[in-house]
Amino acid sequence: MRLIIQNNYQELSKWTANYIARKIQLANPTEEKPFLLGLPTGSSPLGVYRELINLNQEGLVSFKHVITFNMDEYVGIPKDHPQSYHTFMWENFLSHIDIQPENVNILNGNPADLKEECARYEQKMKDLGGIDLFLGGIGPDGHIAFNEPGSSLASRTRDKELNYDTIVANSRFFNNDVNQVPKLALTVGVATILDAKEVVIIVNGLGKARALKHAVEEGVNHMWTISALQLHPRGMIVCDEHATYELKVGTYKHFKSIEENNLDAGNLLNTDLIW
Ligand SMILES: N[C@@H]1[C@@H](O)[C@H](O)[C@@H](COP(=O)(O)O)O[C@@H]1O
Repeated sequence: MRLIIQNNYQELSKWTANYIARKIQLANPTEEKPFLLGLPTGSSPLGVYRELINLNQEGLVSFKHVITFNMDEYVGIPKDHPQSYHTFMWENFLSHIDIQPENVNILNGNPADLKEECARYEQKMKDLGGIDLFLGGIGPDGHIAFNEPGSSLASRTRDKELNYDTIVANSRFFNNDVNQVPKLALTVGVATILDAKEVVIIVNGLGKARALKHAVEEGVNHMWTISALQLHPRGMIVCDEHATYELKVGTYKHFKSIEENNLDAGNLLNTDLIW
């Protein structure tokens, strides 16, 4: 696992956006061979989305042959609800880039059959050749997508009951009223994420410090589903200084020193960034 420690949220966002843009450039996607990008919602990726929008508008990266798959969606709120992940993605990212709308995939939170919708989604990723890079965030309890503590590390796209912690954390988007937060979501599974050729996870802020410790220093455990990243051959976490608060000094220094030459957030052409 790589752990890239950036000074602050702005640099973390810039580094991650540059990394993704560089991967897309290097893949040189075409209509026949598109680049498949997995995407998250939440506040953590907002900075990355802003930076990617800038890079796209400056002509440094194109999303014309990028196909996106979002991680999750709430069940039971309309697609155009202000807090649906559909709305979030179009408002914060997709409407501002040159992506072709038919290349956007987001789980339908109101299907006739939940299981069928999940199976269709999982199959479509496979049929298109698999996700090249899955970008993600984590919850304070270390959940990835909506794979709450205790989720099977072999899980696939499915419906998932949200736990109380997540409902409380997400109530900030629903007038701070836990009763308005949907209790069920559709989410890619841990194994779906691990199937991607590469996984990049953003972890920022003091509130995620415990989760980062479990992800990096503790064993693989279904109670901290992010820890499954340890099983991936190309798993990377990009964090800010605040999130490192619970790491051992030795862990911090180890990753800082091995990534020393790769921390220059400003240089999109720095191929050392690339795995
Ligand atoms: N399903 C999403 C996750 O994909 C996201 O990582 C998490 C953290 O959100 P934030 O980045 O706002 O802390 O929120 C939700 O639970």
